[in-house]
Amino acid sequence: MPKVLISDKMDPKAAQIFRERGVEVDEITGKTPEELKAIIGQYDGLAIRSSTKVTKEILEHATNLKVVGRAGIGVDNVDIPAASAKGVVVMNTPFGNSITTAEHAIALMFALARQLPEADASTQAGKWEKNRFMGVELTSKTLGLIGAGNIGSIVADRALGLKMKVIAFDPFLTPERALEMGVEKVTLDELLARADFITLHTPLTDQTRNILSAEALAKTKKGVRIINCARGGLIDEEALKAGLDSGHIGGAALDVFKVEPAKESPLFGTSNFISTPHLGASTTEAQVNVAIQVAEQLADYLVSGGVTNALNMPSLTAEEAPKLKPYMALAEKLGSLVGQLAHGAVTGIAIEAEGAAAALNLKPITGAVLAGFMRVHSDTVNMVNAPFLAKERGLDVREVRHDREGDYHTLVRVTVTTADGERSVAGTLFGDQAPRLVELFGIKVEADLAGPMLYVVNEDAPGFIGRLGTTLGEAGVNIGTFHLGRRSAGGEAVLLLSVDEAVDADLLAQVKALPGVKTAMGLVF
Ligand SMILES: NC(=O)c1ccc[n+]([C@@H]2O[C@H](COP(=O)([O-])OP(=O)(O)OC[C@H]3O[C@@H](n4cnc5c(N)ncnc54)[C@H](O)[C@@H]3O)[C@@H](O)[C@H]2O)c1
Ligand SMILES: O=C(O)CC[C@@H](O)C(=O)O
Repeated sequence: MPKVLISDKMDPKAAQIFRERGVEVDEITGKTPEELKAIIGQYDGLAIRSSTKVTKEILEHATNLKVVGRAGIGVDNVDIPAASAKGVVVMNTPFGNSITTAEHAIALMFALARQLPEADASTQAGKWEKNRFMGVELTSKTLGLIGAGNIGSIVADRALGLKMKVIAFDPFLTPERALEMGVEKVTLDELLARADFITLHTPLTDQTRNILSAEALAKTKKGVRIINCARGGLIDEEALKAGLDSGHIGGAALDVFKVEPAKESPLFGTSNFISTPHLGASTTEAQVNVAIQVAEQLADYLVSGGVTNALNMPSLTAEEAPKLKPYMALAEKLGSLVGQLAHGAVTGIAIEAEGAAAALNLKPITGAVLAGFMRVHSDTVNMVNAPFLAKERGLDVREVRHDREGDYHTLVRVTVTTADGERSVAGTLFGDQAPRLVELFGIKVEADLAGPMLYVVNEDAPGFIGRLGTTLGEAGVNIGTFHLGRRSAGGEAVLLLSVDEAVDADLLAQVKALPGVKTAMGLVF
């Protein structure tokens, strides 16, 4: 039974779903990195929010870990390259808390417009300062969105409902989508110059870090009010403080900080500054949503191989997974076969699908081919890290679908490109389940690829099979299955034999010495 650790506070629905789906679950929150390192080795899955930092060091101790699930959107607390390199799938729940976070941004915008926290504190202190708090209306004001993805577009929708004008800076926003959202797409400088309110909704990346730098803040309209419910690090906090102190910035509301938990900040106590402790996603509804989603996604992956919302692997629905599983087994065997047989550096690998296979999601099939291919040289390769490693090695990976009718109802062909040219192997599924090799370097052959095997290329001549059988028999090697393919009678022949134990170097040398043998190799599947 797979075992999952919930290491951050999460709605109890998550644990309930794990148990219902046959996954053992421990809820142990508040561990230090050292404590987490000591226990993480027992778990197949890890469910987190933002407190647990899934670092390279933690991953090094996670010897059984297959999947990390973030109940939320931002995965900046997970070292994704390190997880990918270790073959650990990283998933998030991209939509479960979007409405809630957008509502928090809108709430902070209202709070800034009417100085609600300061007015509240003053009133409760018995001051009744009616003349001190003069607010602004939102109607007809311009809201500048930096980032118009899931949350940004919900904020835009709500702001339009408040009769605001919405302008957006997002390099990936198409004019069609901007039109559909009812926003005006602008450059960053234009947004800075025109917006009465600015709200940030981008991830923290090298491009967005300090997007509101001192220089950018200097370009804003006097009196601008700024809201950040996305990620700390998007705003230069010192420059923000200077802008508030000088009065150029009319107000700022931060839910997120460069360093969290933010127990101290030069901004604390500044007039017209509001802060919340990363509460964007903290509503009952959002927390139930993300807990359910993360538990379902992790359970799907651990129980049936379904992949949803993975950041380092193609998606595979729980319905697709059983259909694709035999293909992935076939693909892995074909990848392994070309990996073991290819001579010299492979520069490209093409995955072709024909018949029923052409209608499938090819990404997992490609992942399995690459995993089989690269596992020949490394034990730690799997479907998750294989595409990443292939890219790192500069391997040109291509996927091709054919709608032509072939000899088989379904076929997967793998072709590698080396300095000597291209070489292909192809396989099918018998009864839609059993992987079977049907073509090897242009020669038709029908073989299971399982366990230790012997591969021999020889000149087709009478008596050869007898001599080979005798050689193996004298060495005490039992033949399980025997598959033969010929280019033409008397031409080149290929033999694939499954043997009960791997053929050692001495025996291989004897096979190579048999008359007519061109190549002989031991293979393992
Ligand atoms: N405060 C919270 O509790 C809370 C809750 C949920 C999400 N978040 C954060 O909110 C942010 C947005 O989440 P989302 O779900 O809308 O993400 P999303 O991926 O749907 O949208 C992000 C948008 O940012 C845009 N973008 C990327 N680079 C950009 C750049 N250089 N300049 C301008 N735009 C750029 C993208 O094109 C995309 O449209 C994330 O950082 C997420 O972690 C915070
Ligand atoms: O889990 C949380 O409370 C914060 C979540 C939020 O930052 C996110 O990126 O989804």
